[in-house]
Amino acid sequence: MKVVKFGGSSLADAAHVEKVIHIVQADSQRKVVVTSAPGKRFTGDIKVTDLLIKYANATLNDQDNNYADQIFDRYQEIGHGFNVPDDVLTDIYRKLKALPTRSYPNNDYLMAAFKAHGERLNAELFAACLNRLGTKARFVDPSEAGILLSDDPNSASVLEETYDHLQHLSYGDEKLVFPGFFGFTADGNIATFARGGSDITGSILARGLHASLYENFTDVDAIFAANPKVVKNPAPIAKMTFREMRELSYAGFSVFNDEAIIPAIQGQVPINVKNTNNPDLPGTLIVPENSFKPTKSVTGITGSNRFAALYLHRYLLNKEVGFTLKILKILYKYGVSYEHMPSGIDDLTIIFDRNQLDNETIHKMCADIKATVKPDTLEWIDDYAIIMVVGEGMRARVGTIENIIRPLAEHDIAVHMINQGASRISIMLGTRESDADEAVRRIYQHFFSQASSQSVTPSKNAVYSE
Ligand SMILES: Nc1ncnc2c1ncn2[C@@H]1O[C@H](COP(=O)(O)OP(=O)(O)O)[C@@H](O)[C@H]1O
Ligand SMILES: N[C@@H](CC(=O)OP(=O)(O)O)C(=O)O
Repeated sequence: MKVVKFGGSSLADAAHVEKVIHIVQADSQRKVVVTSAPGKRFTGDIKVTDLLIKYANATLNDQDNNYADQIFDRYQEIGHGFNVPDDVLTDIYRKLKALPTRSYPNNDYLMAAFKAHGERLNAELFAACLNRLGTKARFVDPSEAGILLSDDPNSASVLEETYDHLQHLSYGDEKLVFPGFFGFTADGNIATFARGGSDITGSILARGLHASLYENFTDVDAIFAANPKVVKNPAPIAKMTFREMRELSYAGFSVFNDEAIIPAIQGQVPINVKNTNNPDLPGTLIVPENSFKPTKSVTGITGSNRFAALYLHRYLLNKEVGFTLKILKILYKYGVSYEHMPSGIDDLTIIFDRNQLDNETIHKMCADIKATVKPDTLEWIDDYAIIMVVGEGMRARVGTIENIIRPLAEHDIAVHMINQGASRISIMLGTRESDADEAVRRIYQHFFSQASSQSVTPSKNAVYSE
């Protein structure tokens, strides 16, 4: 059995939905379908999820608005394309209009419930479209399936009990259509994953239902070795490992949500990323490490601007017991997590996800750190990007770092930090934001051009052997 997820770009309008229906019908193994909310139809269009966020904010601010009608238009266009029964569309309209009248524990839960309806209504509609085209299908609400989430309304995590609940889900000859992106807390409130979280639902179902494959359909032919918006015609990746994907999606490969890989890893379910508009292409297969033999050192290169760094300098830092503990206690006090902490004998850099910090928190946190640990230098660096170069093949080769740094030095791109993880499959660099795209292009060119240095000879001195 396969779980198959379609992103918003694949369900943006009736023409796309028709392609999706053909894909679902083409393989009887495709039993469980996960839908996102309708996405952008063209550059500059607004995703239904973003319209729902506006609708929620207008509701919270008591503003008159016509968002329910705008959102309904999106579903209506799809529904009319398949002549779905009138009562299906009437029900969608009624549910959209009712959102502001329902009660929620607080504003965050209100926001989550509004957002979740993008996928919920789309799954209901998609099941109706499938039935209209002669394929028996049933909408399954996450509450029926027992998708239980933590009490973080807009960035929830799945609870382990979910997997026990999924054991009891029965399916016969009908397709099951699940809405992605949300589940329920133990108190019965709707909570969503972070943005892009429909991929997570697909992965949870793939693990919980013991799927043989998790197919993730999107709008590109494959996962490419670099973001196609940064590098022109990047090479497609035919096969990669779970952990390569996790590292790359964490730092910018937005084609697959970085948390979504985890349930698939836990269930050891391979993932196939494919194009809805070109379904016969093989796409990219993401597999466990033990079924992968690297043929080159670098699989992918990515950059992300969503970071900021705190640089601290004080002599003899290495001798002071508890220095880091004092800083971590301050981060804990402000409810802030950190991403990385590279250090030297007298220096420490703490790298944060900038999205979780507002200016006031940064100001207070830095003042607290200054007063507590009395550094010689404390510098908040907002202009900070992380470049990640990832490849299972790096472990067995020496010289990769030189090949990453040289093209940057040749093009005058300054590197502020270098960090290699213990797994030795990724190298992380810190640069200025304005240098990030160029750094990705230069490194890409070096490893993927015709005269590439991918063929660095495997080394006797490599820590692990291939
Ligand atoms: N390395 C990469 N390979 C392929 N696509 C990428 C990569 N990095 C970023 N992307 C972007 O991810 C997009 C697909 O993800 P997303 O828009 O979330 O799709 P969906 O709506 O199907 O969930 C692509 O259109 C592409 O612009
Ligand atoms: N619709 C949600 C969840 C999601 O995963 O969407 P998509 O599959 O279109 O990235 C969002 O926009 O964040």
